[in-house]
Amino acid sequence: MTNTVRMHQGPVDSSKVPRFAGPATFARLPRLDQVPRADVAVVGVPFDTGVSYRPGARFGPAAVREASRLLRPYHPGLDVSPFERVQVADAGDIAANPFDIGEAIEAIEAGADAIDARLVTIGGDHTIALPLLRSVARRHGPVALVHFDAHLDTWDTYFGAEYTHGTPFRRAAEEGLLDTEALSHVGIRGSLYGKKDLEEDRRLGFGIVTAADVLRRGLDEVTDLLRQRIGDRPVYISVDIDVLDPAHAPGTGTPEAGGLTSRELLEILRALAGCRLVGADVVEVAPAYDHAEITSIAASHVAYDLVSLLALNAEERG
Ligand SMILES: N=C(N)NCCCC(=O)O
Ligand SMILES: [Zn+2]
Ligand SMILES: [Zn+2]
Repeated sequence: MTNTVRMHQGPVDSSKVPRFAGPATFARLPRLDQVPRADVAVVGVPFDTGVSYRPGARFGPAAVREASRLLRPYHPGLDVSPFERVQVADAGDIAANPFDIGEAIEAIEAGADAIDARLVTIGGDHTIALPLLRSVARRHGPVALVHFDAHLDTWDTYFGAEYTHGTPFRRAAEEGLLDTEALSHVGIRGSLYGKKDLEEDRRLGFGIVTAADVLRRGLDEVTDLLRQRIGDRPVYISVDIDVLDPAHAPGTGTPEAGGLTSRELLEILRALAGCRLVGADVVEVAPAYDHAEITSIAASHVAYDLVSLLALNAEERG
């Protein structure tokens, strides 16, 4: 279903209503309850009870929406006007219990299931990727994964807890939500607990493109490799904003030196155009540590690229 006939309700026109006026929805788009239906929805998950270090990602969705006021409707890098091509709407926030991680995970899964659209989710800490992947796998079966992060997030437990922001992809692999032939981490760097972290990660099926690989091998080689690994499988993209260097994303809970630039991240995302993207998230934006909205601006642009990639794929939806 392409949308050559149907008109879609786009963002508020920033030449008629100043972009700094009114309450913030993502990119000034209509709310989901203001449109008959949507192809793509942006949803917030203000939850950070799964963090191992600095808290604050619960304020990520609001900060990313604020920073998204400046987004314009045409994406020149992908040559698409995503909000004309498909109906995109802001689905608000999923209410996740901040005092009970298990209950929060259930609410996030149910909240994602309840939205009949491809989702770009704004976190929230990385714990939320697990229930989001459960929801995606229910619709599409086990998915390929491109996981942008400084961290593996395939650790087993913290303080004996299984559901944390350092463990979502181990749990997802154990639950059979992932296609083990097509799993990539991008941007990995920094200290580990031991060499076995890498061995266990490899055993789960992941291939790693380190931050150093992006520099040394270059964007074209890296994106070729990622595309090859994805093939024509349905793919989920999870972007932990700490994949960026702290210079490009200081507002996050577990920052690591030596990361990607926002230009590199956006270029890699754009090179994934044409892949069968079925859902995505941007997580770990913690505005209390941010400066001049550096991190939330980067995250809003990442989310815009993910929405645009989904819009390019729209004809695949029934
Ligand atoms: N998912 C993020 N951002 N960080 C995981 C770090 C886990 C640790 O403290 O070792
Ligand atoms: Zn991380
Ligand atoms: Zn992470």
